[in-house]
Amino acid sequence: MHRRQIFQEYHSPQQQQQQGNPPRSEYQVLEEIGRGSFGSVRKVIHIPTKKLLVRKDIKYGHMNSKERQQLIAECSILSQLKHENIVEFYNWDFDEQKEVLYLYMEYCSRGDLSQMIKHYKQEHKYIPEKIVWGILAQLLTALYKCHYGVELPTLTTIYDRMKPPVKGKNIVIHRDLKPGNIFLSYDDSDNSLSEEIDGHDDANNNYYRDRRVNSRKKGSAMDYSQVVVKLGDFGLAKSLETSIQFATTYVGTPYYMSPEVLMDQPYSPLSDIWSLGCVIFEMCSLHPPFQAKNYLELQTKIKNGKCDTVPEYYSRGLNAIIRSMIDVNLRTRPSTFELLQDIQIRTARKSLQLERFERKLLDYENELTNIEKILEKQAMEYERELSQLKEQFTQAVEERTREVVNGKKIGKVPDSINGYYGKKFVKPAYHWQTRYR
Ligand SMILES: Nc1ncnc2c1ncn2[C@@H]1O[C@H](COP(=O)(O)OP(=O)(O)OP(=O)(O)O)[C@@H](O)[C@H]1O
Repeated sequence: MHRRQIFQEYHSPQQQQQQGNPPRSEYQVLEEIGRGSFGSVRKVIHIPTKKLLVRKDIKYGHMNSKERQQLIAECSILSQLKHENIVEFYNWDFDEQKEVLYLYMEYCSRGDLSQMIKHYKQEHKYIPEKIVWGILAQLLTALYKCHYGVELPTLTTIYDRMKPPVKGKNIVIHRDLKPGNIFLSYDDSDNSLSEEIDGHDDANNNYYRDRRVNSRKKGSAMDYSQVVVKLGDFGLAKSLETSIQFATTYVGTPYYMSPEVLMDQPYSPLSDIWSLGCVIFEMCSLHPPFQAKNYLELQTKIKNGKCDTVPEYYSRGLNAIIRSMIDVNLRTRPSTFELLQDIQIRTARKSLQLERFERKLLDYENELTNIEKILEKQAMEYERELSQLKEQFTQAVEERTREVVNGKKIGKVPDSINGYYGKKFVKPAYHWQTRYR
């Protein structure tokens, strides 16, 4: 098959439209925010929904048909991988002439974990342990979805017994878990930047959203205490190559690569666990667990699996869980499910659930305050109108009384009186004066 045909045959733009996929014209392209090894990343606005997204451009000109097919297969897996801790994949499209594939994804406005680590390093501070547990718990729930293809049940109490998962159909191994691929965001409401398009939308909603976001930024330029982490960059391009090629052609330093992958064994979900251990280690120590002057030295260190403990600032429990993940022995390295059994992970998950619930309550409270303001305004207008009519009525009665007293012939009933009787007064459901009775 001719190279160019691959994308066309998979989904023509017409088919995409029939399936509800919007054409490229529905996106307003904004500035470039970065460049990766396979192309650029730009901010875009999905005009109909006013959502701020990113568009990742992947040049496919050099790929053979097998690689292109794999890329498409990967896109379709990612489009089904919906989870609050996974960067959402919205759509894909391609430009046949430029031979570029466009991937539309959720925009994560707060940078990535590597920037967060850098921030703490510059400030000469450790990342608070609660934040580390929170991020570990979020990443494990994301990996659970990837490794088992099913959603992790929410916890009722921290003592809930978890049933071993029945593996679903679409099992995904990340293969390139590193701080730069773990994005930070607050929550979905961050990305509905309607004001970027038309300057103003719903002033009240924006006001409350900003108030909530600002309340999280209180005290410092960047408050990481309530960030939501999103696993991104699912080795899209890496799936195009075999693990052997990957090991030799890997562009960055493979600080987070597991020993088995370095020894050309296939990737497994446990390879992601090794990398996760390295990432969490780096969050605590502010440097990766294995460092070396050259690739060979690094390879030897990783294969031996010997690294320092994390600073004493952190609890033994955290150190132990990190060490359990950085285990050369695949038989003793814990799975995502096993890690999620840990009581501290359960506590962190429960605490995240409660924080999310609190955020929702705050949203609800804001919404109610908004409604209350509207009703108060309505009630005041009603009061004003009523008192105007009463005044007109009193004046008319007084006028008529004077006319009768003066022996004048009574004329027509003034319009204001008809208006008063004819008007239907619908009392508002809510009245500010009666609220505190
Ligand atoms: N969903 C996203 N939201 C916000 N920024 C993003 C998003 N995806 C990528 N970026 C940013 O775009 C830049 C390029 O990202 P990209 O993933 O293409 O390359 P990379 O991870 O830097 O390198 P590589 O291609 O080797 O993985 C990075 O600075 C990254 O932080």
